Amino acid sequence: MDLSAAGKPTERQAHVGPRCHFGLSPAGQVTWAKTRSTALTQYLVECFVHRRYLHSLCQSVALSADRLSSMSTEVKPESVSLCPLGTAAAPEQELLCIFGTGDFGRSLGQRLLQSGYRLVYGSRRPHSCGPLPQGAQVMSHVAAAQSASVILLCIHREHYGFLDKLAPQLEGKVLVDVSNNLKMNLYPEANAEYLQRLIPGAHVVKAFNTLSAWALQNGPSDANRQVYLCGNSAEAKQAVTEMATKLGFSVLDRGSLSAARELEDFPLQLFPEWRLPLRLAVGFIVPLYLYLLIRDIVYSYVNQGKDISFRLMVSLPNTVFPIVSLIMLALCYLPGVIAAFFQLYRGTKYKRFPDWLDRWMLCRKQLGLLALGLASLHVLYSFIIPIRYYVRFRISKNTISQIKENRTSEFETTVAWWSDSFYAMGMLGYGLFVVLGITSLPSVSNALSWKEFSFIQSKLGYLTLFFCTFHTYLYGWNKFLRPDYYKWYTPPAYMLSLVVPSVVLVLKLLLLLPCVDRRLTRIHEVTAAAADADSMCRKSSRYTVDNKKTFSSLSLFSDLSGSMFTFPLQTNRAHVRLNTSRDDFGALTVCHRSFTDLKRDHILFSLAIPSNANGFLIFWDDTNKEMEIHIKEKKAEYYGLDYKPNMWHSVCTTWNSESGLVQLWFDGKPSIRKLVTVGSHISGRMIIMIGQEQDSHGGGFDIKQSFVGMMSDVHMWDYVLSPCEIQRYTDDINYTPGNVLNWRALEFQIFDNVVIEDKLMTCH
Ligand SMILES: NC(=O)C1=CN([C@@H]2O[C@H](COP(=O)(O)OP(=O)(O)OC[C@H]3O[C@@H](n4cnc5c(N)ncnc54)[C@H](OP(=O)(O)O)[C@@H]3O)[C@@H](O)[C@H]2O)C=CC1
Ligand SMILES: [Cu+2]
Repeated sequence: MDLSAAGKPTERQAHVGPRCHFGLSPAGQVTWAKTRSTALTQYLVECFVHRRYLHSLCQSVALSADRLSSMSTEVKPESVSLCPLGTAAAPEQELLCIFGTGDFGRSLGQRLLQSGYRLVYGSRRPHSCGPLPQGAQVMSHVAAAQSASVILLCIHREHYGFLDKLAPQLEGKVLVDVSNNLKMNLYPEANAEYLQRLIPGAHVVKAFNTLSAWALQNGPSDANRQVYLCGNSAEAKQAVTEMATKLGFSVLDRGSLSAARELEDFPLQLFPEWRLPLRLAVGFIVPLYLYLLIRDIVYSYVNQGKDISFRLMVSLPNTVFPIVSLIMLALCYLPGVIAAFFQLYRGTKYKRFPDWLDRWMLCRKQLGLLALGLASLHVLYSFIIPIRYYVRFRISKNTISQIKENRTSEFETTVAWWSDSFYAMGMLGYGLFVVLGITSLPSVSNALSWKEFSFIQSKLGYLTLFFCTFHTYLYGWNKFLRPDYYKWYTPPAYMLSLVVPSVVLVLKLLLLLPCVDRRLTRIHEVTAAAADADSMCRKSSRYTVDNKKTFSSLSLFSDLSGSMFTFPLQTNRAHVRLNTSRDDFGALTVCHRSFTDLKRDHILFSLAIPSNANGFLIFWDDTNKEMEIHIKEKKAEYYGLDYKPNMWHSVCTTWNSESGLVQLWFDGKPSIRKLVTVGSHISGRMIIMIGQEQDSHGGGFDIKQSFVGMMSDVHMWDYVLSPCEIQRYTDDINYTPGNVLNWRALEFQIFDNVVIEDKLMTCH
């Protein structure tokens, strides 16, 4: 890929090939540099010593390829402008181009200038466009496109049409698409994909669209600091990542351009996870309020002729809020209990729950936080009770009448007990509720181990529910059986609120019965689960469990950096399922590291689709000493690999349906490219696993093809990784993690005897 400035295509092209070679075998380059610049030499030597700089070197060379090309003839200290060492000469600012001088273009331009970039605008009216940030130049689109290698398109998608005329100038450039639409699904394809189709020769990156012009103007401290990006070219994404980082944003790579639609939908969504809980809250509050209105206010008016409508303001809300809060808190725990009964009934934890239960589980956090909000309102409303006019009036009236009638009332210990217990339960319940709310915030929950998190959310959660329910029972303690409380034969509202929490608590008690609990524990304890939970908890700082997913499909979601799966036994059961929601691939790269001493055929990676068990397979054929890559019906065989036992091997396999070519990178060394399946995608529901080879979709295991040994760093991308990226993966230095399977955020299920362990096997 060529990221250099336009104008010298042939010279630039000459640098495309050696660019990475330049980074990865620095010795020769050091001599080259010595003759030219001491600063550069020092940089290269440093880079060689600290191999982690190789990546940045690669990038800096990529970005200043144009400048480097001229360096081969003369010394230009500024060509090391991106060098991380302070010893380099004053950096030359990089030139960027923005198309469109509208709101977003101007705001983004301002930030880029503030961050030290040089800027040129491309406009339809270069001489008459509005005020632009100071220091920026403005030119015609053609001239501006020629001057920079990264072009940010700050124009609406509807106007992209004119770009096809600029195709020659945009060839090989990075085009950053920032556009959003007014509505979801307005166009059949995402804006960024449309742009890529218009200019196939450019490298389109979708980025910045989730920021607003306003946020950009207000600086990073006020802005939403996250920039999401996606694109098909790793180098182009790297260039945009560096730019966004320089602007003060943190960057999240969402994968290939096919994720653009998702990014474009982001700004159009209004609190998607909150929708159901909010609807529920409103759905409870409104009818309950009406119910109370009729039972209290209308009833008094009709039966006793009293106007107590003032109660609409404080008394009624202060009854509705705690009731709805308690019901919603109980609804957070009900799905967990239902799920446990499902598992008891089915006798396994590996079957999926019905969709409605999954959806319900996924919004528990929002349900809980809304319930906490309503409980907090109840606390606030209760604080003002003593200062209410109505209450003060009642107290003084009572006192005066006692004086007048010369009456005294006796102190009743039972009433004192009741009232203190009632308040104590309420306060304890609320206190724990706040703890639950705080620990559900990502920043807090990330700092907790899985055990701590589940202790708080489960054990303390049930305790909270118990306190709050008991608080409500105490509220009604002597009113349950008094007929005058059943106005118009309707039960008081607080009684309605007790139904769901009581059911949840009773069901939970049933689950705690020793015989039921034992059975449930057995279901949960399927072999390795205990071992892996334990080993992962020891690395608690890194181990986070997405509790939604764990509780629903009971798959784990974890950062496995520094860990490996150990397959300790030869069986036809042990395997790890790697989950992805993707169901269509036109290209892919799979990288993994394995360690084994098997002297027979064995599987390394198995992806099956319903129509083909060998959808994508990496298999060692020991008889012929060859690595086989199967893609649907076809296979490619690779001979002459140095596949030694008892050592780690890094294997990357790339395939692209357009060319149909497959390539194997064994320990960083490329194979020849071989033709397999052309034109047809791998599509359908994917079942991906390591440890066993699938002869049918999700099954058909053969013990003689199973894997015994260790497996680590499994990543999968939906595009062909560049040689540079593969080299970085092999060296384990700063590579882009997989966007389909990511070892650092892997969703997986362990079956049978597989253990998660620390990868470190030698002592340093
Ligand atoms: N505003 C915001 O907060 C955000 C905007 N975006 C995206 O940024 C892009 C720009 O938005 P914004 O700046 O608000 O829009 P504006 O309408 O303010 O500006 C759009 C610019 O596009 C250029 N333009 C207009 N018509 C044409 C045409 N027919 N052919 C070529 N160029 C044209 C014009 O620049 P000139 O006259 O110089 O040619 C114009 O200033 C949009 O895609 C939007 O979705 C994304 C996130 C937030
Ligand atoms: Cu209360």
